[in-house]
Amino acid sequence: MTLEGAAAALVAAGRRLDALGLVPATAGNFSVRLDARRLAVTVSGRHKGFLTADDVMVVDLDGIAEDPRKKSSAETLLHCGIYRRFPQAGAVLHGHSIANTFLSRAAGNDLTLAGYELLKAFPGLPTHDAEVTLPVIPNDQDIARMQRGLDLLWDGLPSIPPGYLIRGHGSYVWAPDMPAALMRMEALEFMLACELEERRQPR
Ligand SMILES: CSCCC(=O)C(=O)COP(=O)(O)O
Ligand SMILES: [Zn+2]
Repeated sequence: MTLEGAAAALVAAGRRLDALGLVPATAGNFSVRLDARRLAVTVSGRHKGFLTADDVMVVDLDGIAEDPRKKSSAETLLHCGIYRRFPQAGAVLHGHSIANTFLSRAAGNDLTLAGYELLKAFPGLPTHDAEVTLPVIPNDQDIARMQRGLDLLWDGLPSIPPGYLIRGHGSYVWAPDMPAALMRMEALEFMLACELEERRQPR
C-alpha cells in the first residue's frame, strides 16, 4: 500500500470510529502495514475524528520514525508487536469506549463473548453458536513492557484471537486490511455494549 492510500484509510477510519463514539478526546490510534518492514501510523495526540494526511507517519517494525520531526502514537510498539507476530495483519485499530473501559475494569484475565450473531465478524466463527475469549491485560504506561507481557501471553495461548482489551483503557483489533479491521472493531464494540446493557438490567 502507498503512504497516500494508507493516510486516506486512517483518516476515514478516524471519522468512522469518532462517529461511533469510540475515540473520545484524542484517544485511539490506527495503523496499516505498508510493506514487510514499515507501517503507517497516526501521529500522537491528534483527535482521531479530525485527522488529515499530515497526521499519518511512517515507522519501522521497531517503531523508529522515518521523519524524526514527527512523534508517532504513544502506543506504536503495540502496533509493531501485532505486525511482527502476525504476518497476515494488515491493519490495526485501537479505541476507547465506555463499554470496553467499564468491562475491562470488571473482568478477570479475559472476557468471553458468546451467542452473538456478530461473532461471525471474527475469523473461524461461521455461526452465532460460538464464543470468543479476549485477553484482558493490565494497563501500563511502559508500552514496551506491555508488549513483552502480551508476547508471553500469546506464547501460552493455543489459538490467538485477533484482539485484546487493556484494563481500564481500551480495545485493540487487527485484520488483513482496514475494512476488515473496522468490521471487527464495530462488531466487538457492539457486543461489548450489549454486555454492558445486560449488566445494567435489574436482576
Ligand atoms: C487522551 S488518550 C491517552 C493516550 C491513549 O491511550 C491513546 O489511545 C492515544 O494516544 P496517541 O499517542 O496514539 O494519540
Ligand atoms: Zn489508548
